[in-house]
Amino acid sequence: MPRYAQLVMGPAGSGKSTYCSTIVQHAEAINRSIQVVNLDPAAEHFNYPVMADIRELIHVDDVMEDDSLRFGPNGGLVFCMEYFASNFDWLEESLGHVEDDYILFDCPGQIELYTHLPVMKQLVEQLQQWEFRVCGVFLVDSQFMVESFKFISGVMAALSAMVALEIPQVNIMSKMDLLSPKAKKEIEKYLDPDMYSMMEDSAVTLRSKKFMKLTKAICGLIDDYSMVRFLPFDCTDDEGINIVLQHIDFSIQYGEDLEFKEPKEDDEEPGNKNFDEYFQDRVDS
Ligand SMILES: Nc1nc2c(ncn2[C@@H]2O[C@H](COP(=O)(O)OP(=O)(O)OP(=O)(O)O)[C@@H](O)[C@H]2O)c(=O)[nH]1
Ligand SMILES: [Mg+2]
Repeated sequence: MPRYAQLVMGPAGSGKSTYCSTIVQHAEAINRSIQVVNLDPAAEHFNYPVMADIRELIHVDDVMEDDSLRFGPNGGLVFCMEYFASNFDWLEESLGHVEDDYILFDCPGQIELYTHLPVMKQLVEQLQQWEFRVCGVFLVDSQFMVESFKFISGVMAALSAMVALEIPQVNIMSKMDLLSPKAKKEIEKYLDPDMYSMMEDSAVTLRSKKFMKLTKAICGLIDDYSMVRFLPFDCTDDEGINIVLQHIDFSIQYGEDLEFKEPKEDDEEPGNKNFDEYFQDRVDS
């Protein structure tokens, strides 16, 4: 029997730990068991019970205080994650061998972990060897996505993780509850983006014409292959949380042995209808 994992990734402060605790609470309410592993060696606050905590293996303060290493916070984090990668037996022992387990891995916010460092890929391969089906969940703060050029950067960050990890990935726009109704309306176009028209927008904001060609090429590529979409995540909206969870479950075929239901959509592309429904709900209410 397979086991299931979500790698919860995203830039610093994007809401990864809050996402994990929201999902755990939601799971409890619907009688599902989902557990969390903290993989952030510098974590200070999170409010979920941990199944395992990397700080028991190594803490970033220990590395920074070590006179022979003398790392700063970012170098210290990289050191900790490399140490973790060479001690996966610690994780194996902490996880045990429970079939059908469903585990969220709350990852650190340093973006280099998802772009060029090998540790996350090594973790994915190790989890797959332990029969986990792994889904990447990439969070981007919705408040930083309301302008075209910021959005394009967010898309590129999500894309880096997709390219580096080669696993199914669900991209999430977090903290939707913080947006004003006007901003929510505005952000609708970014959830299911038309990159070509976005490129026209960014033409206005980009001062230099020098980068126009590059931006155009990137937007065109992303649009032509429908590579990146975002699901809205509002931690106060149970129905929305459920839809996000359904999409992730579907990507790792969670519960295929049970009677599995596809995400609500039947005849439309999964992404689009979800966005439409989300905003339709808000217009109705
Ligand atoms: N209102 C609201 N606040 C949120 C939400 N998600 C996160 N926050 C707040 O944003 C801040 C950062 O959230 P975290 O969940 O710690 O973010 P993180 O990605 O785990 O941060 P790092 O681990 O430091 O990279 C906290 O003050 C949270 O309370 C959300 O959905 N709604
Ligand atoms: Mg965190």
